[in-house]
Amino acid sequence: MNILQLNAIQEPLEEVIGATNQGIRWQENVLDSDDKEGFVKAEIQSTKGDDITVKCIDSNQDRTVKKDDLQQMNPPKYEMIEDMANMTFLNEASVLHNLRARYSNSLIYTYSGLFCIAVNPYRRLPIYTDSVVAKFKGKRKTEMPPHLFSVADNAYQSMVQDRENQSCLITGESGAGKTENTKKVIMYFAKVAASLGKKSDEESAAASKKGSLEDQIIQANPVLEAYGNAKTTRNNNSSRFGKFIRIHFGPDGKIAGADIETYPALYTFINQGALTVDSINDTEEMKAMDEAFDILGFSNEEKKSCYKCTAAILHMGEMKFKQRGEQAEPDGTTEAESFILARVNSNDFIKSLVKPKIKVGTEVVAQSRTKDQVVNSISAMSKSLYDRVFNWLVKRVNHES
Ligand SMILES: Nc1ncnc2c1ncn2[C@@H]1O[C@H](COP(=O)(O)OP(=O)(O)OP(=O)(O)O)[C@@H](O)[C@H]1O
Repeated sequence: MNILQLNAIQEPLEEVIGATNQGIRWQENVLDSDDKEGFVKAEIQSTKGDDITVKCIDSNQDRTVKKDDLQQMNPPKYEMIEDMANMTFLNEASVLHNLRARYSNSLIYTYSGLFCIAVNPYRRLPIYTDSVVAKFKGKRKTEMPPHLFSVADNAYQSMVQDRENQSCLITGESGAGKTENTKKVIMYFAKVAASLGKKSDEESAAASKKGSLEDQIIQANPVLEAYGNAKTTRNNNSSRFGKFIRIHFGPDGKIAGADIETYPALYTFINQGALTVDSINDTEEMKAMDEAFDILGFSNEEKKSCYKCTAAILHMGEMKFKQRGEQAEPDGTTEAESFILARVNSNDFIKSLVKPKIKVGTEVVAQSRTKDQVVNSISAMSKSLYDRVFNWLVKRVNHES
């Protein structure tokens, strides 16, 4: 079973609604465009060539609009329809109206044929609990209201029955909820297809802090998010990498393992971004990540090395240099910790940055570097180190699960 989370760049929903404010309405009981509402209902009064006069139902105002600015409205029985592929008139206004009407009633999932559309609720809804999981288990799509669990369960049932690999593609704009929904799909499989677990595995897991296979699959997320996510203007916890998660099942339909492939992480020094984020408690997050490391079976030595590399990178971001003539020099505020943490001699490291030795023919000469060149070197080195830490984490997480 494959879960591919793509970080697609699309227009956010508000912008789509905004763009339609130019005047898209429905015919007959039409929705008229409106600055606040995007679409409002309007009734056709008269037609003159391409010009149509409509009465907006809520405001009781008449407006004359172009025929092309109107979109046909569905009969009332289609209000809050669960599968939009069944609409008589499948147009943009109807789709947005339906999604909004459902969203106002806390119904965040809606089908459109084979697709399941999720609108981010930005609050915790009680729709992912164990009892909800139990309700969806083994049920046909048409028996239950739209839900991600239904899509996951259908994929699972098809895999068990047809013995064929199945894939779920989770895509959307930044902040749409891809990461959250990916986690829910994994959680669903972890619950409905938990491995039976060999006794010896359970015993050895109990002896260390290492968790069960399902826990490890779930706990891979806090670790990868800690290193692969960052705050952006759109999302406080934005994944800076795409992921391809493969969950392996045994012949009995139970989870047998998982692995993850990631696409390049984007990275900027933390000191160039926001250091505190309202919705994030760093101490709690650090604790959760440390526990996840334990569940994944990382040794104390491995954890320590990982933290040391991270701290060294953070300190590198604090290093400052000044320019004297053509030559860069440390400006006295250079953080010694980065070298200590990375177990590198401080003087050698600074020298290799400001006056690196290069081979010219058979001779080795020291080359002067400007401040900008040194800053670029540090940036490149930190990115490369961070990338290696992240790739090591992914490899290590895969090794465990
Ligand atoms: N189903 C949901 N229930 C509750 N909150 C949600 C849900 N989906 C998303 N959110 C909230 O929205 C935030 C952004 O969602 P998420 O990180 O999943 O977006 P994303 O599509 O993965 O974004 P990016 O591409 O930037 O990584 C989450 O941190 C969470 O607060």
